[in-house]
Amino acid sequence: MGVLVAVEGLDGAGKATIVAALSRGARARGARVGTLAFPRYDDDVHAALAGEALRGAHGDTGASVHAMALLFALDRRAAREELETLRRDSDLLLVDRYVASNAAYGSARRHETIGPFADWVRATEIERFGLPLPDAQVLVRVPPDLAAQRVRDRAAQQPDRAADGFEADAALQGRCAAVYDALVAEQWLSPWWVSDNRQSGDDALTRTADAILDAVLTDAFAPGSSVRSDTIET
Ligand SMILES: Nc1ncnc2c1ncn2[C@@H]1O[C@H](COP(=O)(O)OP(=O)(O)O)[C@@H](O)[C@H]1O
Ligand SMILES: Cc1cn([C@H]2C[C@H](O)[C@@H](COP(=O)(O)OP(=O)(O)O)O2)c(=O)[nH]c1=O
Repeated sequence: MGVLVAVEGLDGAGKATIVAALSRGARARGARVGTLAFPRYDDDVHAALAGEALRGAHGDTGASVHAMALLFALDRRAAREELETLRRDSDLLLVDRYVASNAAYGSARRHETIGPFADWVRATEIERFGLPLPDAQVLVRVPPDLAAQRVRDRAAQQPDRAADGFEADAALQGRCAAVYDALVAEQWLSPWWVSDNRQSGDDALTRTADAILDAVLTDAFAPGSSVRSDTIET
């Protein structure tokens, strides 16, 4: 049964980039690696609807914090079997965005830190939908203005990645960064590690991935070892 590690952070923080580096690094260490990314826009109707709502479709769906969060949550609910299969067939299952994304973005939209909305996400997704708790969560942390710059650069290179409603909202991204820090401080759902992804370049990326793998695999693979949370120095 593989270790389930969720990778979290702002839009443009570098989650997909770090998941790819983690996957390469873990395979180089001999681990079987599975990956999954939410929202599954191409594979699930709830995710597709959420993506369209982020770009203004479906009336006032996008304006409703709970409606958007339910669509993202139903996408994950529909992926339970896939999550189980991937986990069974791997040593490490990396998930790009998971339940904490709903807690972070929804709370930020409602101008809360950790409070009633995060509790509702936990009650809905973990307790009611039966989604597995992550073994560890990694916050890919960069200042919101750097994440926004990366979103703009990415959109310039890939026209199909033009900023959506959440990405274009700088104030929301700033509040979301604060909620992520609060989720880490509270160790919400599981142990968290924080990974600084301000530096650019392949060497920095490899060091970051190695530091995360050392932290996550060492603790997770050693039964009975004490689980700790740290800021990873890279
Ligand atoms: N450490 C880094 N230095 C420079 N650019 C980066 C770094 N990490 C990611 N990027 C670039 O920033 C953009 C956003 O990264 P991505 O991994 O797609 O973010 P996310 O999945 O968090 O939205 C991409 O164009 C990626 O190549
Ligand atoms: C998965 C997920 C995403 N989101 C938000 C974060 C992003 O701003 C937005 C879209 O997800 P994102 O991962 O950015 O998709 P893409 O980069 O392919 O457009 O949805 C939630 O609010 N809750 C969730 O559960």
